[in-house]
Amino acid sequence: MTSTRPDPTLQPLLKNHPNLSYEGSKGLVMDGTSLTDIASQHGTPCWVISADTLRHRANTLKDAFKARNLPVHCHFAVKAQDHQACLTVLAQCGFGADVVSGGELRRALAAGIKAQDIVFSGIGKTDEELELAVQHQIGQINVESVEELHRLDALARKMQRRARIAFRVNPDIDAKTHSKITTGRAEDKFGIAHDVIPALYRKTQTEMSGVELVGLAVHLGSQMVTDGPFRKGYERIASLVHTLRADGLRISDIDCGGGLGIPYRDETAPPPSMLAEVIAETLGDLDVQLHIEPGRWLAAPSGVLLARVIDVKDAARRFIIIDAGMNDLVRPAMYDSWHGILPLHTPENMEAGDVVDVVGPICESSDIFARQRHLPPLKKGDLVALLDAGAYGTVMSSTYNSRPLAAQVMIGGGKQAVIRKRQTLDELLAQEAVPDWLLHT
Ligand SMILES: Cc1ncc(COP(=O)(O)O)c(C=O)c1O
Ligand SMILES: N[C@@H](CCCC[NH3+])C(=O)O
Repeated sequence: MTSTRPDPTLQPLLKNHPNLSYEGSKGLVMDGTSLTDIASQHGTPCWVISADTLRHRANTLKDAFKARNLPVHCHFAVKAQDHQACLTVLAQCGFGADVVSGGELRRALAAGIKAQDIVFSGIGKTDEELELAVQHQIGQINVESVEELHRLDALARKMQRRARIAFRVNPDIDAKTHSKITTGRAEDKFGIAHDVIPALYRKTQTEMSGVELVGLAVHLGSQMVTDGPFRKGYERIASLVHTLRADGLRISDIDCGGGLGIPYRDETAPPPSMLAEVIAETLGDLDVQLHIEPGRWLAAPSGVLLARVIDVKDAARRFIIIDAGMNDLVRPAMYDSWHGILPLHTPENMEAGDVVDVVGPICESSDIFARQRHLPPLKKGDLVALLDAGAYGTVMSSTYNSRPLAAQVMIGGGKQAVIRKRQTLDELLAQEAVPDWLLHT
């Protein structure tokens, strides 16, 4: 019997994920590849990332700026997804990188991203990290405090180099996203307060020889789904540019940061054309080189996390216990974030029947992927996909409860490859040593 009642979860999810579809006995297919086949071959939990979706989204983003005739340098935020294979896809699409540690810098370089296409943000860059950046003469270091500015200036002079820098501005604007991923309010630890920028900019450009100050950077937060905060932030930057130029100071680059959100559930998330439009309207006529640092928008919908149902526990609630935990995907536990969940077998009825809690095996009450969610009936042994796991997924996973890191598979062009082997317990244990003096007492 068919019904016209819209399903509470499945239909909108599939509509928002054109790279996913049910194909009869193949079950859920991602960009032409059966996810059941992947789970059967590689076991669960298992991350799957589609090079095709990643490439498609990278090109869509670039096209949005091209359509507005707005040249922009795109730097992928490596923190969202740092795998070499993903960075390679993005480098092939002409992306540079936004890095926040020496480790990410090394990864970007190793993936073939040119040093001049790398920007380095972060409030706690160590001397060693700054030295690495200066040594490689990366495109831009986004300086986040007066203290860091002095440290970098001295270090670069000592190395007889001149570091290309921008000031990351704290504009004191609320990004209207989850508080834990908001970065541009005065009380947040990021950036230099906007009201001290003019004096500091003058002093830096006229007195400091270790740094070449080329402009400003701003990043308000992540998973932003309205245009208002972007517009406010960029207007603040534009007004600073006018102030600085009126003072005879040079400004050639503006880094607009990342933050573009995606519809995890049924949010109306603005497309990249909105971002291009807002940047064009606020900063488009300033005659500067524009930069963006997107992460989530590119990577999240390109990846899923596959898991198997260990048990269905009927208690006060029906608990679907899966073999992925918060150690794999921590976002729901950390931010109460909502991730779509789809069975890998084609459901008999897309209407979804049971109201269940989907939980992981970790000994933490916060190890919950979905509360009171309408899902098609699931039984022990069934496979599920947690959606939008391509960003802030693998990179935030841990081995909590001595659970080895899950395998990672890349699909693309009808091919597939394991891009990270499942960690073994032996490998986990091999990293540890028991001091001799403990054993011989
Ligand atoms: C400085 C900076 N740039 C870019 C990003 C990427 O943000 P998103 O993944 O939301 O695009 C972040 C993370 O929030 C960031 O801190
Ligand atoms: N880790 C966050 C995003 C933080 C971005 C870093 N500034 C998330 O999963 O949503």
